[in-house]
Amino acid sequence: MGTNTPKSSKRKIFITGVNGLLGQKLVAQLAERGTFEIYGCGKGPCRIPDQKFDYVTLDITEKEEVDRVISSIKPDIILHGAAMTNVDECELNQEAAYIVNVKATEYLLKAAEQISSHFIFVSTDFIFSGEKGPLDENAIPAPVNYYGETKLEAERIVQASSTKWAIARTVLVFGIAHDMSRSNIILWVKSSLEAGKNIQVVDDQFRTPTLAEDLAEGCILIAEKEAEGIFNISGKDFMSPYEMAIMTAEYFNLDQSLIARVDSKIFTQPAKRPLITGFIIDKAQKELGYEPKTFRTAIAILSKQIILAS
Ligand SMILES: NC(=O)C1=CN([C@@H]2O[C@H](COP(=O)(O)OP(=O)(O)OC[C@H]3O[C@@H](n4cnc5c(N)ncnc54)[C@H](OP(=O)(O)O)[C@@H]3O)[C@@H](O)[C@H]2O)C=CC1
Ligand SMILES: Cc1cn([C@H]2C[C@H](O)[C@@H](COP(=O)(O)OP(=O)(O)O[C@H]3O[C@@H](C)C(=O)[C@@H](O)[C@H]3O)O2)c(=O)[nH]c1=O
Repeated sequence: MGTNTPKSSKRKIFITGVNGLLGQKLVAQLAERGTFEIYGCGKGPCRIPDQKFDYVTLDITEKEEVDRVISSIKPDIILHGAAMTNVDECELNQEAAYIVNVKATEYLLKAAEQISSHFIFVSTDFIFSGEKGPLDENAIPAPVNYYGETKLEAERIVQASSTKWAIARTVLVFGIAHDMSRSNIILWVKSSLEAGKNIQVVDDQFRTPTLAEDLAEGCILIAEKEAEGIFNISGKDFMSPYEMAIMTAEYFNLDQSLIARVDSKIFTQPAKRPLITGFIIDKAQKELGYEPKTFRTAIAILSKQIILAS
């Protein structure tokens, strides 16, 4: 077990999915700030070295286990980032996607209602159709893949809840963490070009790519300010994956001629992706004081972390 000692009168925060990209940033940044007593859970053993929080092995799809853990810890805040996040896997295994992304959210929320916790749910731009963007918090959702459908249904359950709730929506998160279960676009472009591989990158999708540390910061601001409602927490640069790939190649001085500019219609991924998303973050900037890095600064931060990790 990690240490929160000495036990204090600090409010308790319970993070789900701590072994994931966002989860690892959350527990690291929370430990740095010292605002809360930190508890975190994951399906299997903790995969984070120098753990500075209390870790609980918890499969959030087990309702009785969720009730037991939450009623014993009694967190003031539950920050729920755990999910099945492989979009194609969600399309192909919809039952698993529903159980993890919808039912587990319901179990955590019911447990939160029993102790009046503040419930903060991490959601996605993939609840939108991709017809236009960037979008503010009032945009009408219309998902085009099953992952998006599960996250939207989970949002609806949260919004109908009797306990205090907030939803942090984000877009195309990138960063580096220990033992990652999936890669992300910057690392994939960098490693492909370093290996001299030709890659095809779409220029007709648009996103506001988000550094994982910025997403964590936005979620922590919501927790610290006990904010309620929906907040767009993403990067501020509206760009295509092709532009992201070119900027990555320029920054790391890699061969841009290996990047083929393609239309997303040529892709045959199992799950459709919304074409144009990206978020307007004015509300989070104004109400939370949220201020993300530019994409270029984020790459520079990532570059330093890669060097430190090597
Ligand atoms: N990555 C992105 O581009 C975006 C992500 N989001 C949302 O942000 C959140 C965090 O995403 P990200 O950090 O990338 O996700 P990751 O896939 O990196 O982490 C998800 C975590 O959830 C855990 N988890 C999955 N199923 C269970 C379960 N049954 N019980 C306990 N834990 C479980 C996983 O555990 P394990 O590690 O053991 O598999 C993993 O640690 C998600 O809610 C996602 O929908 C939104 C928009 C963009
Ligand atoms: C694999 C690949 C991706 N891309 C582009 C398409 C896409 O915009 C971007 C990322 O593609 P991926 O399929 O890897 O990632 P994808 O599954 O689209 O990422 C999604 O993850 C879930 C969790 C979310 O919530 C979404 O916000 C989004 O970030 O890179 C290419 O251009 N060429 C490629 O060969």
